[in-house]
Amino acid sequence: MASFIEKLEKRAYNTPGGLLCVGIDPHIDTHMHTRPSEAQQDLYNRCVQLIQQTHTHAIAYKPNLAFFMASGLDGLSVLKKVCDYIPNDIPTLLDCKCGDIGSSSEMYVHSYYNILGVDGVTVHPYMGEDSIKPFIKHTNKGVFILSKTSNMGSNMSQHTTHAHTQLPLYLHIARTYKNIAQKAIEEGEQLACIGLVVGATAPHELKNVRKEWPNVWILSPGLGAQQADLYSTLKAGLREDGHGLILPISRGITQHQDARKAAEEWHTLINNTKQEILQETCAQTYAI
Ligand SMILES: O=c1ccn([C@@H]2O[C@H](COP(=O)(O)O)[C@@H](O)[C@H]2O)c(=O)[nH]1
Repeated sequence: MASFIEKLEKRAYNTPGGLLCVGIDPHIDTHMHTRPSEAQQDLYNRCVQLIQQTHTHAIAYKPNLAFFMASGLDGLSVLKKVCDYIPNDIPTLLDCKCGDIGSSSEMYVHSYYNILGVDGVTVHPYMGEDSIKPFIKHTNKGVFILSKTSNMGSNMSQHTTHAHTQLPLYLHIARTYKNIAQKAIEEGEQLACIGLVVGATAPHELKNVRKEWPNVWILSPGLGAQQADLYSTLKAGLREDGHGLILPISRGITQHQDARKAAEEWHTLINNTKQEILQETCAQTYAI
């Protein structure tokens, strides 16, 4: 079976534009009292419809665990069915932001990798390397570590200066995991594809992270409902080869009247903006 990175690269390189990730965040009315079986079917139908309407343009799907847990045990069973429904050649990245002491992380690994069968996860770095090791030792998976999140409050913790490196924490995290990935390559050790989460709402930090780790895959949420600027995101985060970014959009697609049209519009906008930036870069190179 293809690994996370094999699936991602194939999708990203073969889809024109190749950056759009569709977020599967089914907003439910938690006060609505429908019969559980109906609610479960409704949740499933909504997700399936979204996948049917967007799969041509998606390089990955990103379901967020919270939106399924909000429907209790039924929601978790829908999540499993939705993960199974996602076409096998499109990687599924579960947004669960987990990480715990090693033995507990192993249980998350089992739940997400073996039971749900997702290709990748998001993890938080605050409990240190040993909390992330259980996730990254699975070589066929993708593990996206929170570096700089898209919310306003991220400034409070993620910009504090690290005592040893004197770097802002988000950059210290990027450097730490770059070193881990590079050391593994040098020592011939196989690891998962390690990526970073850097919000599209933070182009300055995105640029710094890209400079720090030129070839890393970055998951960059914030376009659409969070109003990040697409041009600044691409300018700051694209790799030299025009790839390396995964742009998840949830509400910007699902809250549109027509999800198919919204995905198409985002896809075109992303593709056009990317071409514009690549041409600018090319012109600058030849002008030197
Ligand atoms: O820094 C982060 C990390 C994760 N997210 C998640 O991405 C989606 C964004 O949803 P939109 O509707 O496109 O705003 C959602 O699941 C967040 O929990 C993030 O926004 N920022």
